[in-house]
Amino acid sequence: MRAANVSSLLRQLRYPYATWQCSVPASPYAAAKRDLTKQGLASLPGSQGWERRFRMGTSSQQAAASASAESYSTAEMCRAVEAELGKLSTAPSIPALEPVKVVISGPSGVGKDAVIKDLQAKRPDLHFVVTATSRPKRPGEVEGVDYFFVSKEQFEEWIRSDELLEWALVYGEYKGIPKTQVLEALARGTNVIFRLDIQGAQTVRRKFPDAVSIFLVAESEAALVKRLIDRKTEPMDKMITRVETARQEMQHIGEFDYVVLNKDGDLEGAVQQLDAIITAERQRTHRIRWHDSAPSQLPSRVAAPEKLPEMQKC
Ligand SMILES: Nc1ncnc2c1ncn2[C@@H]1O[C@H](COP(=O)(O)OP(=O)(O)OP(=O)(O)O)[C@@H](O)[C@H]1O
Repeated sequence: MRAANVSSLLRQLRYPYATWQCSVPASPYAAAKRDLTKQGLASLPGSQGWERRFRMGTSSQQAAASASAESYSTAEMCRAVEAELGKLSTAPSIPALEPVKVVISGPSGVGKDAVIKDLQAKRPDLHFVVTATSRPKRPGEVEGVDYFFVSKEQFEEWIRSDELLEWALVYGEYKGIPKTQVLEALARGTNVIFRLDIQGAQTVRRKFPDAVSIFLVAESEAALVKRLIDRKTEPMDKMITRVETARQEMQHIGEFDYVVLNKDGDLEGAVQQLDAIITAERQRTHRIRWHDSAPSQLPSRVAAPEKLPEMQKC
């Protein structure tokens, strides 16, 4: 009986869903009082307080909300809303999100490996796509973690059997991405991060047009060269080639979605920027997998996609 009265009263006062959050539209005192009296609710606990507060100058919105909160439980209020609007859906507002594909590129020595290593420690939700390379292992590098170190013959066999998402011959050594790990990670719904040179980034963006591409830079060419020298991994002739290539690569910044500065001594700052970009990109509405919901559960303001997005085959 009481629930029916509550429902009826709330309907007359046109309370929206979040009445207890004080978002009730203004309602003139006289009309509200008349409604209460008509419903025989003027003497219900709470309605007196509501009236007193109204007279003391509290806005009708606050007073009505306060009266509701004092008199009726959340469950009762929900039932009132359902009586007006039909059953409230408990389906998740965001059914699932498409994984993000992040491409990190930038000149040799800028710090791609360094930022990705720290980013991985910060974000276990990222699958770092391990590149295969025919170059020799550097001190401290771990097979299957930093790279897959394979012979030139093995690499050429992969190229022949089309097992690579992209590959290139860089500074006389093969570099490329075995397809399987990427497709498996995406199928699991895991975000993936690629570390690629300009050419590789172009290929991956062509294959995954929704990939988010980030170009990493040092504060200057001089800072970049100093980093390369301090790394002590390249003889002088190879280093000069890398710096020449870096000059050409800098011409491609405009092809990328974001540019991040990896400032000397502030690796953490660059990692934080990357983290923020990935977090924001993950929440883009076009990543919502509406096809995981029944059409009746779609929010009314969002039209169901005419064609469901499909994972692009490589
Ligand atoms: N913010 C930074 N400040 C100082 N040194 C840095 C910074 N970021 C990276 N480094 C150092 O610079 C050197 C180059 O970094 P890293 O090897 O990660 O570059 P890379 O872009 O992966 O290079 P490559 O493409 O040649 O593999 C490393 O010795 C690394 O420790």
